[in-house]
Amino acid sequence: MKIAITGKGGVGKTTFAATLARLYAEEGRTVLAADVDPDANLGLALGFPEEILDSITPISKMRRLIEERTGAGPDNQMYKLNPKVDDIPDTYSKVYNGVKLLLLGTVETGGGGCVCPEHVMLKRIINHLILRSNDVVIMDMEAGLEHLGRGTCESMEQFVVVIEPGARSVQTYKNVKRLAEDLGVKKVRVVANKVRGTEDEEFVRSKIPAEDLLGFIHYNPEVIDADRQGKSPYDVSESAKEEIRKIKEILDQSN
Ligand SMILES: Nc1ncnc2c1ncn2[C@@H]1O[C@H](COP(=O)(O)OP(=O)(O)OP(=O)(O)O)[C@@H](O)[C@H]1O
Repeated sequence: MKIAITGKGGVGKTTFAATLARLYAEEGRTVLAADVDPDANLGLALGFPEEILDSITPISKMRRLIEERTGAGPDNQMYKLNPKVDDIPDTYSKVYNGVKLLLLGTVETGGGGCVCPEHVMLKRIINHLILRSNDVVIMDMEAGLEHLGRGTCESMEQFVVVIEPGARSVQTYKNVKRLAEDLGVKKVRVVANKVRGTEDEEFVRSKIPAEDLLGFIHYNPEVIDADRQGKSPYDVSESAKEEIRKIKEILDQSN
């Protein structure tokens, strides 16, 4: 299972990614959760203590490592496009609650044609993650579509777009689907979050093809409580966890 979780800002990507990762860990699977968001907070949502999180530097900011692996440096503009990265996920991740967290970060100056050493490193690490054949890899992407333009996660098996029940979120799903097809990623599916009732459910069903709809997570004050307490929704909200477990079952059936 290798999925990239994407969607508009604040829709619940991190909530979903973290809970899903914990559910796979509960089964004894090896789970690697990669945070590809400049405003990294997947660790908190996974339940990592702040002391551990404070000790982690995103790979995108590890200048010396990037220089060492790519050969790029202040005096050398030439660099390798295929740096060695196979040891990075295990060496630089931290484990808690059975989930390996890898903070990748992003390259802020990005843009469509970005081939800076940082971007080359990140893309190569992500491409490498697909080779971890028995592992579950869940990537929490930055909000928006820029990462699709950069092809950061084109090696993933599928994208899950988290949406809220609204026209703007549905538009994002359509855009992701189109860009994903260009990248060769065939499966783009939807989780509708913050759903308030049957009207919202009907709205989503009327806009998203049934085969693309993985399920619903209802609007849930316990999820907000978890965030306020700096805890994982997995540890705080049984009801959100159970809704996400159902979504996971559908993901597993169709994998
Ligand atoms: N089902 C839900 N019910 C109520 N609140 C929710 C639900 N899911 C997420 N939230 C809240 O919405 C806010 C944003 O959630 P989250 O951080 O998971 O979104 P995100 O898409 O990862 O955000 P960003 O784009 O900033 O990375 C958080 O305060 C979270 O607690």
